[in-house]
Amino acid sequence: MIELKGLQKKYGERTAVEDLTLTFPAGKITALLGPSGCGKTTTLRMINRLIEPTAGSISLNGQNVLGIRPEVLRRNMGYVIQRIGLFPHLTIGQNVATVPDLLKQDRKQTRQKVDELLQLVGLDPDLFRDKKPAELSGGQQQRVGVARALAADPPVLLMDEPFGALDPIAREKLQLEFLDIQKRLSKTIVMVTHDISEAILMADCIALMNEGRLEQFGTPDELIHQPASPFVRRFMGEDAVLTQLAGISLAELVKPGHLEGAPVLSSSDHARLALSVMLRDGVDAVAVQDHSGVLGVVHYSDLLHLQRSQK
Ligand SMILES: Nc1ncnc2c1ncn2[C@@H]1O[C@H](COP(=O)(O)OP(=O)(O)OP(=O)(O)O)[C@@H](O)[C@H]1O
Repeated sequence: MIELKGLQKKYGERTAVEDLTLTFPAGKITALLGPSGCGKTTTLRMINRLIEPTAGSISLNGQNVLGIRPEVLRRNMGYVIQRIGLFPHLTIGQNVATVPDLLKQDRKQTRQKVDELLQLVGLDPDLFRDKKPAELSGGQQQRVGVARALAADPPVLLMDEPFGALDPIAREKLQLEFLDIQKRLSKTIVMVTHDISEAILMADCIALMNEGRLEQFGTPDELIHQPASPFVRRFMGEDAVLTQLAGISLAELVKPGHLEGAPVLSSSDHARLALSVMLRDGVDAVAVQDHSGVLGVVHYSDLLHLQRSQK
């Protein structure tokens, strides 16, 4: 868990972040959301000490981050940025192995780990391990960046517009795959985005910022249905149809039925995720299950009907 208390950053006279107090829960994805220039990136970079705060404190599991040497801190915090910045002269395998190699970890184990990570992010190790970054598409490079950030198995991942440079289709695909990875790894993730739709699809919690201050912290559902200020209502309303879907769980929509081979989602997942999965897989229904087994199906037409009735 990461705690910010009274965090402030000034650039000369200009205040970029002001009196920011909030907790990023362990094992969850929290989105730092807000309009351009509201202080998201500055906040993220203060967490791994790429930027030093002017005032306030940051703690990681109770330990003051400002008392940890930056190199040690960054080993515990993977960092993924837009346009990932792979080393062009190194192979993909060597790029992923950067941190384990720096730490002089066993070469054979590292090699095995690199292959596992490439597999995890959807790149066949035999095809990609020895390629150079320039031979990969933007989306593939972004996957390598995620693999590299995971290589030291850090408990925390900081991500700054990680999918921002991708076209909408590649972006949505990688978002969903990343959610699958997170289901298995349960990292504590802080993700900067200005995209409401990305935040409600991916985040367990959203910290909505405005002009350096926190406007509201809560689940996507809380921000949508209980906005704390007119700013929150306006900001979240910009993507109204999709935000509505994020507020409805599949448990509320599921109808009895069975569909062989349909993608399976949990009854606690929301309708926005179901829509993304249908678009990704080119199917018009998903199966829904809870801990007791398959409950039934939700069809694309159910989602369309919802959108119409809520306009
Ligand atoms: N090195 C710097 N020197 C001076 N001002 C800066 C510096 N870095 C950021 N700022 C200012 O601080 C404010 C917050 O910037 P920040 O990059 O954190 O915003 P952001 O919410 O991440 O924006 P975006 O979504 O556009 O990246 C902005 O007004 C920006 O102009």
